[in-house]
Amino acid sequence: MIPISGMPVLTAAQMRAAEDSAIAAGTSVGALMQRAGHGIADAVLRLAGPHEILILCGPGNNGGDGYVAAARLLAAGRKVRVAAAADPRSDAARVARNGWGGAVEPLATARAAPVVVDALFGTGLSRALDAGAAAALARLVAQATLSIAVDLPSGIATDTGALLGDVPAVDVTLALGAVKPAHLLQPGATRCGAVRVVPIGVETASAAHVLAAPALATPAPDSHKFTRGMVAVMKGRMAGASHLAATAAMHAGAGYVALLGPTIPGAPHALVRRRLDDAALDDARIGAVVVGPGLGRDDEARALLGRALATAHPLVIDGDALHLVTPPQLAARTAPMILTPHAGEFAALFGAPSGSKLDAARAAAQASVAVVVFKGADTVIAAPDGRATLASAGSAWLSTAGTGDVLAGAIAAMLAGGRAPFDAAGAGVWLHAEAARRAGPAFIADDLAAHMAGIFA
Ligand SMILES: NC(=O)C1=CN([C@@H]2O[C@H](COP(=O)(O)OP(=O)(O)OC[C@H]3O[C@@H](n4cnc5c(N)ncnc54)[C@H](O)[C@@H]3O)[C@@H](O)[C@H]2O)[C@@H](O)CC1
Ligand SMILES: Nc1ncnc2c1ncn2[C@@H]1O[C@H](COP(=O)(O)OP(=O)(O)O)[C@@H](O)[C@H]1O
Ligand SMILES: [K+]
Repeated sequence: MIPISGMPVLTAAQMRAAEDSAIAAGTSVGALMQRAGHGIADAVLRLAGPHEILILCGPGNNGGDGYVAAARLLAAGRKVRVAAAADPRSDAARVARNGWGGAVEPLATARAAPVVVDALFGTGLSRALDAGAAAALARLVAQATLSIAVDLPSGIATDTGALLGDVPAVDVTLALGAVKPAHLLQPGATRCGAVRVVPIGVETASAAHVLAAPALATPAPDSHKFTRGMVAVMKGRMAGASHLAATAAMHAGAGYVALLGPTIPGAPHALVRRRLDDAALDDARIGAVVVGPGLGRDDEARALLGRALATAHPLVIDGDALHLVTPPQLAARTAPMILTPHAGEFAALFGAPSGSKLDAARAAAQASVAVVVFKGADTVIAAPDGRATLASAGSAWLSTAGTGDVLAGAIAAMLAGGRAPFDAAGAGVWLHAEAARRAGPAFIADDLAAHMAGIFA
């Protein structure tokens, strides 16, 4: 059982291709199923304690994995029962079923057990479970004290995280060979519980990965404020939003943060207030400009955005600015850009997303030739070259006004600090999520910046 941080993320087709390569190289489907089943059994042995285990087996290879696991758990001396609604349909699953050899209870009337293992459907699921199977699964998961899904909770679309019907949430999901998008994308992700990978000895390369903790640099002995990175925040109509972004940039490690626009009281004294005169953006030391938080959407806002776009500075474009630009306008710029839309801003800029959130973020990054941070409970970061990272579920307390402004500032600090845009976006998202985790319950956006500072310790 391996934690998922930094692991490759594969779609169902990519996983099948990876398995096919392993099979072409001489490993049989049966051998892969043995590895999967043994890996699951070993994980269940560690998680389940001495309690009775009920394994629900479907007709495909997911069910096959379940039969292999059942046989192994029985051999290990555990009390284990198996339930199924249909006979195995694949050769490998048939062999696995014969290897179990014990009784198979009808799924609909299966007696509950303290530990339930859902091996009904995995990446081959093509439609919702039939009503009887769905009801039995819901009943048995509800009555168990520990529920474990094999590869995916049955009823979730592997590539999108969509629920094909009612899917009960399990405690643990054992992803076989690699993480799949549904382990991270909502609403599927919330049904998975804690996700761990069970290796099956298959080579799994992907351009998509789970977001991992970045290496956070502390200042070098010879650092000065400008080597640590200068961030300029364009102040808009709602001053609070730009202040949040600026404060976050400071606590995320930027050496110099300037707020460009009319000064207002409040905010830290270390924040440099500058008038937005003709020369304000000419400073070659600026490593990143934040434009959009609290900008407004009127002509004045449009003019401010135009000034930012006209510079050769790297930009973090957030909030209202995402309503005022078009993808071709962005694609025409050559300096790096990071866009940080939530779902509403994403739709305004790129139209309604099609396919999975991962597909949508990638298409948007290509169209705008910018790094796109598609925010939400399942944040996806995509680069124009197809690389992507998916954040695992973070603190839902982030769903409060102003946290997006904080994120924009944190990303700008990472960008000004010298990271490449895709890495800067990932580091900012991670720092933001970790700050929220440390902040605990019911924090407000203002609290996050100080928690970011603590992470560098
Ligand atoms: N392909 C491989 O080499 C390996 C696959 N493994 C396992 O195999 C799984 C994928 O196996 P499969 O492709 O057989 O897929 P599944 O086991 O997910 O199920 C597919 C079967 O169920 C049927 N089906 C799909 N949706 C249904 C529904 N709603 N109601 C009733 N029947 C439905 C399909 O027609 C097919 O017969 C993975 O998730 C993983 O658990 C592992 O054994 C490791 C090796
Ligand atoms: N339920 C949630 N779980 C985890 N993170 C969330 C959740 N809801 C929102 N977030 C995060 O909080 C931030 C909200 O940003 P945004 O919607 O732009 O807010 P605002 O415009 O008020 O600053 C984003 O980073 C988003 O990913
Ligand atoms: K399953």
